[in-house]
Amino acid sequence: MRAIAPFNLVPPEPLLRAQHVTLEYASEHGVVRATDDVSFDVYRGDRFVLLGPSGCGKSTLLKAIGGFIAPRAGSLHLGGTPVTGPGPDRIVVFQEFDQLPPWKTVKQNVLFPMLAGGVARAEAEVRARHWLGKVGLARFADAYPHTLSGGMKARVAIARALAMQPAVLLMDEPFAALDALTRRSMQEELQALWDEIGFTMLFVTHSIEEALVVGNRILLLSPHPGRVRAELNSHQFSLASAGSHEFQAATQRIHALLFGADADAPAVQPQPAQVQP
Ligand SMILES: Nc1ncnc2c1ncn2[C@@H]1O[C@H](COP(=O)(O)OP(=O)(O)OP(=O)(O)O)[C@@H](O)[C@H]1O
Repeated sequence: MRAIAPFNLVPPEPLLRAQHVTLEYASEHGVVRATDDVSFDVYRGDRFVLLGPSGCGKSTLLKAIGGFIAPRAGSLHLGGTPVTGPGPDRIVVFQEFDQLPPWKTVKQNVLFPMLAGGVARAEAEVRARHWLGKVGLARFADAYPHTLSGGMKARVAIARALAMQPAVLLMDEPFAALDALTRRSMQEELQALWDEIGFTMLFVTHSIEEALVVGNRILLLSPHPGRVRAELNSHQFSLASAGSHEFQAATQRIHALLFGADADAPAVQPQPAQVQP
């Protein structure tokens, strides 16, 4: 009789794998290196945050994962397949909510990428209704974007992205242009959606607090060009814990890793963001 192992000790395969990714732009002043030798793994259901100061290459990494630019060196794989161009398995939500064409209603905005991607109209209509309901905009299906608040436009962009059923949702500072209260409620709504659906998300921000609230894992990138500074677990934090001692301590620790005397030390391996009192 064959012996049966009591536990499955095989680690899960990452959904998204970045290996030694160096990204560059050719500009009139020469080559600009945006990221240097960046590696990380994102697992199914992760809320993975890229956190770093302005110009460290976060958006460029997202563009490369989106398939819009190719790495100068290194590789990106999604589900074991090399990323070679854009695809419906990776949808980006930007902070510019003017990404919603103003001549289309809310529902038409959600329908458009599905129809363009070959989803049958009946199926697209069902999905649009479903996701507009999920983000609380069922009543605004026939409204035009200019009649919506910033938060509502953000919710349309999220509904539109999730209706595409991407393998990974790429979010590039989606709430950065919102006022503080709306930003907070959007973080809450995103968390509630994730609790319910458990989608995989890659979220870019330069706000330490937002990273701790939104993410379960955080990759810290050094200033330009972005290199991996540290990887932290942050699943224990939420908006509810934002005022706590642990949250403040984690914020300070991350700040020190990004900007303090430690910032030039070798990269730090994954560990909890929580700091022992
Ligand atoms: N199209 C481009 N051509 C040349 N250089 C670029 C281009 N886009 C970005 N860069 C440069 O690449 C580097 C990384 O830019 P990127 O926008 O990815 O940073 P970021 O971390 O997302 O910054 P922010 O938080 O301000 O959005 C910066 O030095 C930037 O000036």
